[in-house]
Amino acid sequence: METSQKSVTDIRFVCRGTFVHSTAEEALQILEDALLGVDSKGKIAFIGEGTDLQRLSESFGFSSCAVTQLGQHEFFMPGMIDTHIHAPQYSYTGTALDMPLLQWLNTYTFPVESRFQDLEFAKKVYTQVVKRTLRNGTTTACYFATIHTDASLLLGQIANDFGQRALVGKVCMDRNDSVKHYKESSEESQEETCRRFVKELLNKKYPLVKPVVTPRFAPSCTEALLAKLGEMAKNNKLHIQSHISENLEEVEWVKELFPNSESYTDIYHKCNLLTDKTIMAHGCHLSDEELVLFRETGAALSHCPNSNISLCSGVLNVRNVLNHKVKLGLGTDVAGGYSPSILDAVRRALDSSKVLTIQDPEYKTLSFEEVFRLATLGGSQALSLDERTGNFQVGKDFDALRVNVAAPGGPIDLIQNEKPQILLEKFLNLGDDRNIVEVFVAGKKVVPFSEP
Ligand SMILES: Nc1nc2[nH]cnc2c(=O)[nH]1
Ligand SMILES: [Zn+2]
Repeated sequence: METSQKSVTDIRFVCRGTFVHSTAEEALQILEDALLGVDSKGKIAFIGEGTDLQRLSESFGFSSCAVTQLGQHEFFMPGMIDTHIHAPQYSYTGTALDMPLLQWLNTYTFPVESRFQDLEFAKKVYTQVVKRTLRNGTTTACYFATIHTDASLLLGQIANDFGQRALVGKVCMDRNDSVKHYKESSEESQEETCRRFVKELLNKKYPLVKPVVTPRFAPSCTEALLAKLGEMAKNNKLHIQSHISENLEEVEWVKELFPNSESYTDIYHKCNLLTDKTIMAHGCHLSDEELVLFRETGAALSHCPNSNISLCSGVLNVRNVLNHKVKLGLGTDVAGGYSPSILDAVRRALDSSKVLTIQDPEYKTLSFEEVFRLATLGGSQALSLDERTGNFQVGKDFDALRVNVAAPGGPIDLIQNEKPQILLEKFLNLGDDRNIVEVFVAGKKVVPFSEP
């Protein structure tokens, strides 16, 4: 049993039943008839065996009648982590998937993002995306907003109001934007607006929302802007996010735009943008040397398989990334990826891995347990938030989903007395938000939504 030293009056609630999570050693650890206590700060105070109820209730000072007992087909799993999602693009998710990346950006993305100067429109879309992702079990989201500072701050406020853990980035870009009006109205430079965004968001002191320095990707930024953003992130120990090596046309373009750099990764590295708080989306076409640079700097990748397939960008060799010991999480990449659910990302990651096995039978297909780890603990490591979230280790925040695999009216039929491992596998492959009956972030129930 694991406990932390807590005073006897500190327990907010206790649950008993099956808990499934990942650790560094085990992609899937199943704790049957376990007892987990959450303290008044929303942290996991203890996790032990159900049969230890008497002793635990005495040492932690809670009443054994106040324990919530999970049903036979229920389990708790860690909240899922979306390491890469574009909040404004939620407005057209599920459409516009008929072009490759660079044409897609110019035709659909930039015109839509330019509308986020309008705060009413931003409020509507950002409320929808936060609610939709929370309902789908995303307890932590790493968001791109748009270049608009006020609307990006609004996204931070909405995530805070609904209780979602979030990294929020005001997008920075100072060249190659095809839509001329996709610019902020003020005279401030992109570096200045980023600095103001970071300062104002930090001033709000939201407990679960942090800013992330967000150069869109190398083709949208001059080297001078990349260098200034890298310096700002370094001086203030900020998170960084961007895109890298998503499609081959983009990689070729980057070579033309940065003729003096050894590789795409080298550009970011030279500008101090590869740190242990960096997450780069995609990386489908990175070389082994570039993966080594990721490993050495502690930078992470976000695997966005729905987007990679939908925009015909490429197939990430996840096994190779893991063999290089590069931190890796899953991302939806809405709206390049059409689904806002990390459950979908789990399925597409498994499918993509099987496609690689079809092409090369020697390729070791990912197991559902490994992908479960990517969706939870892997994501927290990729975002450098693993001291706070990602699994049920004592001392971490209780970010969790209460899953009922047999939820009435839900998509899953159970035939016999399925064991927890099978229940999890069925949920990952067949489940949806109807099975996610409660969502907790930092010990607070955030789904079902409380009435305003
Ligand atoms: N998928 C995706 N790739 C990008 N690269 C630069 N911007 C974007 C974006 O919005 N979506
Ligand atoms: Zn993206």
